[in-house]
Amino acid sequence: MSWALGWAAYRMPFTRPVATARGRLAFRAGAILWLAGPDGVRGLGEVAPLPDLAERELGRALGLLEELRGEIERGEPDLERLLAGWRDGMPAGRALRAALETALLDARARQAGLPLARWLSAEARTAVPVNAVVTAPSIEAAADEARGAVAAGFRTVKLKVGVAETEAAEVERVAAVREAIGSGVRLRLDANGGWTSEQAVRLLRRLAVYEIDLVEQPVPAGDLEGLAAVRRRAPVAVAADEAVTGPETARRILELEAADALVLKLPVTGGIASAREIAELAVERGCAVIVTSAFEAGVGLAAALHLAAALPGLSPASGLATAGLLAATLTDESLLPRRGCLCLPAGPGLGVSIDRAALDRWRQGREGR
Ligand SMILES: O=C(O)CCC(=O)c1ccccc1C(=O)O
Ligand SMILES: [Mg+2]
Repeated sequence: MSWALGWAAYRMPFTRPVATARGRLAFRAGAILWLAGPDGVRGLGEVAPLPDLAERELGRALGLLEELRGEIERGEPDLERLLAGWRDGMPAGRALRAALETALLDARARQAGLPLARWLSAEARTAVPVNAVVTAPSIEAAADEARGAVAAGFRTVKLKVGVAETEAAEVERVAAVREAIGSGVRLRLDANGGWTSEQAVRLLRRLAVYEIDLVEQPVPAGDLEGLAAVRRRAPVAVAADEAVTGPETARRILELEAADALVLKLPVTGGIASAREIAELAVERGCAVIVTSAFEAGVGLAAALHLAAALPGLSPASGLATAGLLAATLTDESLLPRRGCLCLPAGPGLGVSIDRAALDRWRQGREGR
C-alpha cells in the first residue's frame, strides 16, 4: 500500500501589529500538510517560509509539492533525494523539507507511542522556558507590552529593533523597555538584518548600558563578515538568525567566529535533523543555540517546541511564545505559555491535532486533495 499526501494553504492576520526592521507584518501565509502511511499512521507538517517572503515562497513550495506528489505517494519519501538541489539553495525548498520531515517524524513517534521530543532524546524535557516578544512600534506601546510580559511571568523579553525613525528614538525605545521590565529580567534585541555593520556597532555601544543579553541578526543575513565585525567591536553578544540556513552556513559562521549564538528556525534550517546537526556543531565550538518559531501556526510551533525540548543543555529561553500573535493556531491545542514556560502537549508525536473549523475559517486558495 502507498502513502497519501494532502495539504491546505492558510492566510490569517496577526492579532496585533508586528513591527520589524523589514516592515510591518499583517498576515501570515502557510500551509498544513498531512501524510497518511500504509498502516493507518498519520503525520502533520507545516510549510511556513519566513513571513516577509511567505506568499511568494509558499507558492513555490506548493508547486514543488505538486510535482513531487506522485513520487511521495509511491512510498515513504526519501527527503534527501526528493529535495536534492533545493535543500540549501531555496527558502521554499527548506520550508517544504521541514514540513515533510516534521510529518514523517510525527508519524514515526506516534507509531512508537512517544512524544516527538522523547522519541528524539531520552533526556528530553517536558517544558521549556520561553521569551516574550515585543512587537509594538511606538515607544509607549512597546514599554506597555514589555511590562505586561513581566507581569505574566516572563523572565526574558525580546524587543524588535531597527523599527524607530531615528537612532535617538531607537535608543529611547530600548531605554523605555528596560525601564518597564526592571533590572532582573533579561533583554534581547532583534534587528532582523536592518542595520549596517557600522550602524550596529555605533548603536550597540550606546545600548549596552541597558544590559542587553544579545542582539539577533544586526546586519543582513548575507553579510557574515559584517556580523563578525559587530561581534568583535560591539560590547553586546551577537546571534545569527536568518543567516543560519543549514550546517554549511553554520560552519562558516563558526569559522569566522561571527556569533555567540545561533538561532534555529525549522523553515530556515530545513527541518529538525539539520537543526540538530547545527546545534551539535555550535556546542562543540562553545556557541549557544536558541530555538524560535517563525510565527508558524500550531503544527510548526509544536515541531519547534519538541526540538527545543530535545536539545541537550539548551539554556537561553526559546522564542516560542508566539501562538497568541496569530488569529488561530489551527490546532486543538492552544500552545500558549504560562508563567514564561511552554509545556509540551501530552500526546504522542507532535501531540497536536487539526482544528477543522479553524482551518476552514482561514483556508486560502491552493489545496491538494
Ligand atoms: O524569537 C521569538 O521570540 C519569536 C520569533 C521571531 O521573532 C521571528 C518570527 C518569525 C520570523 C523571524 C523571527 C525572528 O526571530 O527574527
Ligand atoms: Mg530573529
